[in-house]
Order: sequence, then structure tokens, then C-alpha cells
Amino acid sequence: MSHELRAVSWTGTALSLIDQTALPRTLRRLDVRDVDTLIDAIVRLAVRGAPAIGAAGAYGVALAVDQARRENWTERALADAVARLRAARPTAVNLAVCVDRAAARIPEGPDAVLAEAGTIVREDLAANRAMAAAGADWLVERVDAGRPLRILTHCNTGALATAGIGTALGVIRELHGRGLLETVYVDETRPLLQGSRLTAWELAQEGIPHQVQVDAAAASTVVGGLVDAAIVGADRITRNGDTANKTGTLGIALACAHAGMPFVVAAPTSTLDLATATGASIRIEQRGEDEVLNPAAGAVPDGIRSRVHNPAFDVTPGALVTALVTERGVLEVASGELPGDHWT
Ligand SMILES: CSC[C@H]1O[C@H](OP(=O)(O)O)[C@H](O)[C@@H]1O
Repeated sequence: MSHELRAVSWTGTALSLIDQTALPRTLRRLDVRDVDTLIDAIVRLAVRGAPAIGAAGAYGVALAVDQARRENWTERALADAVARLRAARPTAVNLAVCVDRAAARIPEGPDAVLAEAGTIVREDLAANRAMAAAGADWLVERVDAGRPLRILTHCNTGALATAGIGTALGVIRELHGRGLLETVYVDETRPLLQGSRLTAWELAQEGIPHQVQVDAAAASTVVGGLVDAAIVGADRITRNGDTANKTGTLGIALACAHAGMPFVVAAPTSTLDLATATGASIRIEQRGEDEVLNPAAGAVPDGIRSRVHNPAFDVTPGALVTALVTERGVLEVASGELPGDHWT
């Protein structure tokens, strides 16, 4: 993938990010040179997606080390900056894990920290490719439709959310490349519209047939048999296969269970949190009112104050996950193949 379409890349002196808040209207990059600017970019989803914020977090440690040198920080100040970066968004396990990996290299010097971040990117690139192939193989065999497939997806799990071609969207790209994709139903994914703004943009760039739908249509699309399977990404997967992903995912999984349709999660093993037994322990990021009650949309007349419930993620029980596609293989979680039994 060329530099200008990589969500996260290192220029040699700065962390270069596609500003995803500007897409699809404007493709612009942010050159980030300090930790607080990166934290702000992560919090406002200028950079987003579990693997992408993991990679950005790792490079963010390199920025912190360089800032500490330039601004004569104490070791405590450096540790505090790394801790704030690690906590920028709580649900995606990749951020904490990748920041920890990079921070562990600090004693070896700035080049070692950068090397670790580069390794994280290369691992994700390879994982994306492996998941794309494994996921497409599994879907074609399982659905056995004898025709190109119709797939539903939620949020954005593509090049904008990873270091490579994506997780769930990587599988979709692979199906398309094999001539085995009829169409993709893309949930708009309120309130920040990662589906209609980002997934639709990625698919349109490559001429991949798709149709955007409101999130509320997802259940009837599934139960009505308009698709053959649903495939989504993940932000954190616990030992028993419970999966935190963008709000709305649970509803799709329930609809798939009712319809007897495969519900597939595609995620690299870097998204596994095997230290956590079940999804009940996953901290769900709660986001602001303004994202939901968007005055520009005319949602709420001036002067009327409503409270807002804006969880950024929900948790799908492993029992509803037909298949978990990773770079290390496909687990049929609903059939009892649990991540904690297969990997450490
Ligand atoms: C492969 S990205 C995984 C995950 O991240 C997205 O969340 P956000 O847009 O808030 O960063 C969404 O849950 C994707 O499925």
C-alpha cells in the first residue's frame, strides 16, 4: 500500500497520519511530532481502528523519547507521557499492548523503540494478508453458495484501521479479488459514520460493489436473507471468545444467530486479551453527547437538553461467534473452539 494511503506511517522525523475525521471529502495527512498531539488525534478518531492505534501508539513512544531529549524531561515525566498515551482509548487492547512493547525498548535507546514500532507494523501487514486468505477460504467453504457472496459489514476495518489491507475488509477484498463477491452491505455506523464515510470510501476507491445502509436496517438485511454472512472486526477478544467491537455489532450477531447465518469476526491475535476471562470485564469507552445529539443534523432543537448514552463499543458473546479468523487460523468459537484453549 502506497504511503499516501497508509493510515499510519513514520517519515523519519514524524508520525504521519491520515486525518480520518476529514474523509471522505478531504484526504489530508497530519504530521505528528509530540505525544499530546497524538493523544488528541487518537481521542478524536483522526487515527482509529484497533491495529492502527496500536501502531500509532508504538510510534508515539518514540515521539515521547525524542521530546524527553529535546525538552529535558525527567524519567518520571517520560513515564507519565507514555501512560497517558497508553490510556488514550481504553477498549482496544492493541493500544496498551503496542505502547508496552515499544516502552520496554526505551532503555536500549530511540532506535530500538522505532525498530519495535516497525516490527509491529510488519506483523500487522502479514497478519492482514493471512486473515484475508483464511477468512475467504472459510466463508467460501462454509456458505457454499455456488455463486459470489453477499456480505454485511459494520464500521471500518480496512486499510484505515490497520497497517495493511484490513481485517474484515481484508477478507472482503480477497473475496472480490477472487471474483467471489457480489456485494457488500455497509452499515453507516452511527454516530461517527465509519461505515458510510470510511468503508464506503475504501470500497469505492477499488470499485468493489457495495451499498450503504442505516444501522437499523442490518437486522432485516440479515433475517431477510439479503446477505450470506456478516463479517466484522474487533477491538478486544477475551479468552472465551467474547468480542468487543463497534456498537451495533451485538445486534448483527443476534440477527445472524436467529437467521442461522455465519457471524464472523476477523482480528489479528494482537487483539486477543487472553488475560481476561470474559467480556464482562472489558471496559467500554463512553463517548460525548455531541457525537449523538448533532445540532447540524437538527436532532435536537436549541434549548432542549437531553441526556445521551454513547457507548463506543458493545460485547458479543463468544457463543454467537461462528468463526474467529486470525492469522494463526480460524476458530469456530460458537462450537467451543475458544481462543484461551488454543493460544497463550
Ligand atoms: C480492525 S479495526 C477494529 C475496530 O475498531 C473500530 O473502532 P473505532 O472506529 O472506534 O476505532 C471498530 O470497532 C472496528 O471494528
